[in-house]
Amino acid sequence: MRNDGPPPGRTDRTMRSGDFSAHVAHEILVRLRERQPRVHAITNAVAKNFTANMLLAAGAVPSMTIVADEVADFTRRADALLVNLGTLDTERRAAIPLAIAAAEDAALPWLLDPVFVDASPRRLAIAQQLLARKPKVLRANAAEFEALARRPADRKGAIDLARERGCIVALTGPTDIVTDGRHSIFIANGHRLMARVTAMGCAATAVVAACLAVSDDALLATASGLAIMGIAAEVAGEKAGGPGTFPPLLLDALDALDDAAIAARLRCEQ
Ligand SMILES: Nc1ncnc2c1ncn2[C@@H]1O[C@H](COP(=O)(O)OP(=O)(O)OP(=O)(O)O)[C@@H](O)[C@H]1O
Ligand SMILES: Cc1ncsc1CCO
Ligand SMILES: [Mg+2]
Repeated sequence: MRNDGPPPGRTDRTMRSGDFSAHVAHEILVRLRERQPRVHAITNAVAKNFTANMLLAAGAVPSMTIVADEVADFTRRADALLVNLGTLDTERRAAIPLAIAAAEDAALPWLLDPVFVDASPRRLAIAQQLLARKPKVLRANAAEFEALARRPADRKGAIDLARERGCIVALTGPTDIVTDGRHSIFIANGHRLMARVTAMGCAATAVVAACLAVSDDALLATASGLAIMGIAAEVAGEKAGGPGTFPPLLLDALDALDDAAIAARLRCEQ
């Protein structure tokens, strides 16, 4: 059961973009645990289970159905929608526009994770159409960013795309760039093992979706989600024997993450 209390997100006006800090990330994590927002995740078959467990470890409540005659209902009762293109089969292709329409109707934030748009012209065309529908956040790795944005995956490219598209751009890698086109935040947290197992980016976008569900400030929410993910990964990486033990340790670390760890470990510039 979800806690009683104020509905998630869209009421808080106390945070301003440009003020990212460990305190902000911790406050959003506390809100996640208190409010337990629902995240409807249309994600790929590879990332599905791990993403659901990462959402639970963050404090959110996942749902993942992709069936055409249910996906709008699931989206309407959620607090944020994730659209991930990783395994873009016919069922997901049908579900995605229905879910986005429901999110628009319900004024929910939705996020686009354009997995492998660099690999297929058809997928790239679909991602371009989805980007034109104005997701609140675009989260991509460098190759996906370059294919979608048709420019180098660097600070200037991310800022220019965010300005042109009116969304938050989160360009991830060893250092994450988060920008709304005016303010930019650079997060250096994370662990090399994140690049040695699949679905870390997919899960990161899902954690950002949960943060967006409890904050009006999409820039700070996105930075918070990526910082929380990166810091939990550092804690997990220090204990992991390799890529096999890393994912469950990351779930444990995210579940146990506290203000002391965030304050001690956050590495960001803005
Ligand atoms: N070498 C690295 N060192 C530290 N953190 C990293 C490294 N590579 C990626 N990360 C972190 O891993 C997360 C996922 O980013 P990445 O860009 O690798 O996603 P991705 O390529 O979309 O992943 P996937 O498609 O497998 O889900 C981000 O939080 C990022 O900061
Ligand atoms: C490996 C893989 N293939 C399609 S989606 C996915 C998960 C990483 O994005
Ligand atoms: Mg990815």
